[in-house]
Amino acid sequence: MICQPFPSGSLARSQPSICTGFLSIPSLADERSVWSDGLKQSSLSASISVHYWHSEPYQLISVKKRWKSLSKDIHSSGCIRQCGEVAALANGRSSTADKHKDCLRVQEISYRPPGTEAFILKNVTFSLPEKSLGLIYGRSGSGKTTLLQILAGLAMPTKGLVQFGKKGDVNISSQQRTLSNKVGIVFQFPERYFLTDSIIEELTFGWPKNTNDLYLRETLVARVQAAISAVGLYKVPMDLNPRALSDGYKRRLALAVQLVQMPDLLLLDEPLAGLDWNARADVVKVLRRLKQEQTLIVVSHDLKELMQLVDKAWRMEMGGVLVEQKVPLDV
Ligand SMILES: Nc1ncnc2c1ncn2[C@@H]1O[C@H](COP(=O)(O)OP(=O)(O)OP(=O)(O)O)[C@@H](O)[C@H]1O
Repeated sequence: MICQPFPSGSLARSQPSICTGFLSIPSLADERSVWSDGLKQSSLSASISVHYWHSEPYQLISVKKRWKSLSKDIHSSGCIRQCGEVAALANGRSSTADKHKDCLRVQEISYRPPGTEAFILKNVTFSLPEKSLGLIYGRSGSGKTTLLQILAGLAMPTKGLVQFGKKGDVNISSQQRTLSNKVGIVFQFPERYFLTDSIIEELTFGWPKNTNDLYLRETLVARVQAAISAVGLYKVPMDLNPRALSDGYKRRLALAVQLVQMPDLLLLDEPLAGLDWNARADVVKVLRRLKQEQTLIVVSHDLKELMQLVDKAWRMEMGGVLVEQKVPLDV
């Protein structure tokens, strides 16, 4: 996990319209009439009243990414467009196209950090179908995390393309913007970067506090509900401090924090690291369920535990060369 300071003038301070005021999201019991069909049928009983957190100069790159993509999303029609999809997710129905269509195509990505001579990644090429799980493994220092950062739009490849959905020309700068909107990333030990004192604040970090737009409110609540439902957090009180959760549930919450942004692709860096056997089994169970609705790329050394979920696998050789492996792996 890389920590970086915000550029001068934090995002929080530069967007006062987003971080002032209070957005009251209706509870299921109180305002059923405003809910879409999908939401009415949701089994979630959580009453969601969202308090927003006042901004400090945050220092984590993941925070910056969350803030950026949420605020952009909220101000764009994309948020509204996705409402039906979210409601479908909340209902447990499939919302996107069939499995087996490529979600992601990576073409000849090479990466040399600015100001250095050596390439960390060399001509990395692969694709991954929708709603499948791709596993990347390899020795420490081979370049796995660097590849995840490029896929998440956190670093710009020196050359090559990353594409979602249908084929088309994408230039590198628009590519980075697209990636940070479409991809969620759960870093190693994500619970270390929880920022707030309640689960609901963690999930709604950066959302507007004040809006009369009912449709937007519905959309945001639907997002929270779909994410909570997807990771099985619905029995946990939303005002609980995230740090009071068990280790396995902390990872669930970290997944939900990303799912709330409706990513097309979710990246996980060592999702089982540092967990006891019980929590590891718990996270594997959640990943199995998530895979039914979500495209996942997992970087992990825990091949045995994850193998039953893996659709495609690649080994990252030292020097940043990615080699596809036959699945199931011989572990
Ligand atoms: N900004 C950078 N400048 C120079 N070298 C870098 C930079 N970022 C990463 N590296 C180097 O690139 C190599 C790959 O790093 P990376 O973290 O991607 O490996 P990894 O396979 O994820 O390792 P691990 O499993 O230990 O996390 C390492 O040798 C690392 O020191």
